[in-house]
Amino acid sequence: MTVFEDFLKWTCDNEWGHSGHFERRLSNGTQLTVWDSGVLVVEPQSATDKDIIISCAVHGNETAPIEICRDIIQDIIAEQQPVQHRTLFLIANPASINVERRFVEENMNRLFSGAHSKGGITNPERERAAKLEQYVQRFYQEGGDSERRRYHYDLHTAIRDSKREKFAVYPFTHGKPYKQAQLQFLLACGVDTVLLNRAPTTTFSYFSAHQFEADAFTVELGKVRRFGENNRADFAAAEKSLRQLVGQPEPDLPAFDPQQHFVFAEAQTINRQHQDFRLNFADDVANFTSFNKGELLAIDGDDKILAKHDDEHIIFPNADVALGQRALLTVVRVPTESLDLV
Ligand SMILES: O=C(O)CCC(=O)N[C@@H](CCC(=O)O)C(=O)O
Ligand SMILES: [Zn+2]
Repeated sequence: MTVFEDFLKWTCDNEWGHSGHFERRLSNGTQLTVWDSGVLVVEPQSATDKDIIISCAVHGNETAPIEICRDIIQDIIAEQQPVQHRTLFLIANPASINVERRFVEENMNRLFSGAHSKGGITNPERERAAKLEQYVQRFYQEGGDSERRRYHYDLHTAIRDSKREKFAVYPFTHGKPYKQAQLQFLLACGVDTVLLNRAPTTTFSYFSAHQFEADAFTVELGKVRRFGENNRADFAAAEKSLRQLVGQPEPDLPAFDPQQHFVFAEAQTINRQHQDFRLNFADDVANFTSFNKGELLAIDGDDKILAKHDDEHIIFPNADVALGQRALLTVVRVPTESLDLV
């Protein structure tokens, strides 16, 4: 199996990394460079002002984004997919793909912005997260010093059903305005719902947003399913828009209409503090189910976690997280018009 024959397969065959350096120039002038397993840089003959990162498999069982990236990559190699802008593809955690689990030892999406080196713990996921940070830094820096437009779409699927099927997490901007064109691009991807984080996190998208001023998002495209069980039609808008992002000067965007976007602001982030943590609703309760002020959401040791607002929606409930990690996010709807947009 050569690296360019089946990039995903080669990546999974070298699950914690590969020190080789592989290059190929396509007949259309596109340069392919492999920095590591799962790390592919594609560069068009003529540079533009955009640097794009598309990542998948930060969680190995979230297979639809992996299938999308696999197909875009193979089409680039086969010269079936044009490349207009420098793009870095990252298949973040191949070992977790191989075991068909969210992670092997530790949730990689809690290890960025240096969290991989805190707490005196070493494991392969921490080492890989540190390397991914370096690849992101190298990619953006090699783009050049002049004003560049940087993007990072970190593609995921959610564990639970969701009343709003596709949604993106907009990492904390530290007061900087939100980008209207990003809401439009997400909508073109079929993502009409955006959650605004109110504080820093140790996610991959926050790392790129905060360290490199990238327009970066965690994008939830649907529900976790095994390879081959995804209905690719459900992901067609996202795949088409990502292909346009890479392959066209500008992707096709719908006209901006605030009514078409559903924006939610973080209300509570509930981190599990005790071993005896339990959610006060069933495992099949979907993301975006709403609770009213005073309703019991969870019990953490002796602490009762209550909804603080009417119509407070639950996101990513998971009682099985490690101590100290997020077991539940809650959000409340805010008018799109209330956003500071540029
Ligand atoms: O469905 C779930 O419970 C988790 C889906 C998932 O992996 N979500 C990301 C969100 C990251 C963010 O908040 O930006 C995660 O939990 O890492
Ligand atoms: Zn995920």
